[in-house]
Amino acid sequence: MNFKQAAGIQAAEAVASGMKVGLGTGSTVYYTILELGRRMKEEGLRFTGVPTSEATEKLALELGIPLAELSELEPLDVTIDGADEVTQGLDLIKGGGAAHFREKMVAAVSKRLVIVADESKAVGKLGAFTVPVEIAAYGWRSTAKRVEAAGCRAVRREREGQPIVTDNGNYVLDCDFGLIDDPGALDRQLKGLLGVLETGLFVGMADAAYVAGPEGVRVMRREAGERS
Ligand SMILES: O=C(CO)[C@H](O)[C@H](O)COP(=O)(O)O
Repeated sequence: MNFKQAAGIQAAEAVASGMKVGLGTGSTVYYTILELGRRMKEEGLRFTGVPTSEATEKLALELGIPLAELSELEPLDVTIDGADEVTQGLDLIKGGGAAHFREKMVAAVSKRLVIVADESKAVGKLGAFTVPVEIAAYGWRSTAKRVEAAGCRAVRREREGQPIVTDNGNYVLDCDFGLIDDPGALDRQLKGLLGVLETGLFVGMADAAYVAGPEGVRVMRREAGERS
């Protein structure tokens, strides 16, 4: 079993029958979703999911997981999702899969956000991974200039010379700010810029992280009352 699989499977313990569950996106939470599908079939687990991307929606439907729109189910009991970086204080960079806009919307209406990751994602300070920023396609070069003026080099995410288009029809800038001293302040600053729709900085949102490495799965938890 690889580390992503170990973290993903163990974190499925956060889901109990009757829950409303946000289903994240990526190659780690993929294993959580498979495990939830297995428990549905073999153990009679019953829950309803809210997917954070079209890819996750497709996987959940293949597994027979009942799904609903976010607005029909909120507040959700728990969301389980991956991350590109996670600090000891459970601040995150997300959006390596360009799904961070929906992921943040789903996490924001969840009573708990549980992160799954392998040890390579655990960092002392955010910022070695570039910050994904979802921006409107219209006038994207102007928006990129405003974002760069905030202190980074911003590169539009592309594949084979074509822009990556998010599930929401927008572009993503990958922004290199170097190591980030105050991710909350940076998130607020970026969100104030015309054309910026959402950032991959998740500050004060996560409640627990299942981080897997050679020693097994370590569960990091936010202290009670710490969530902002
Ligand atoms: O934020 C995300 C998608 O937008 C992912 O959760 C993040 O990129 C981690 O993915 P993986 O588990 O594949 O490493």
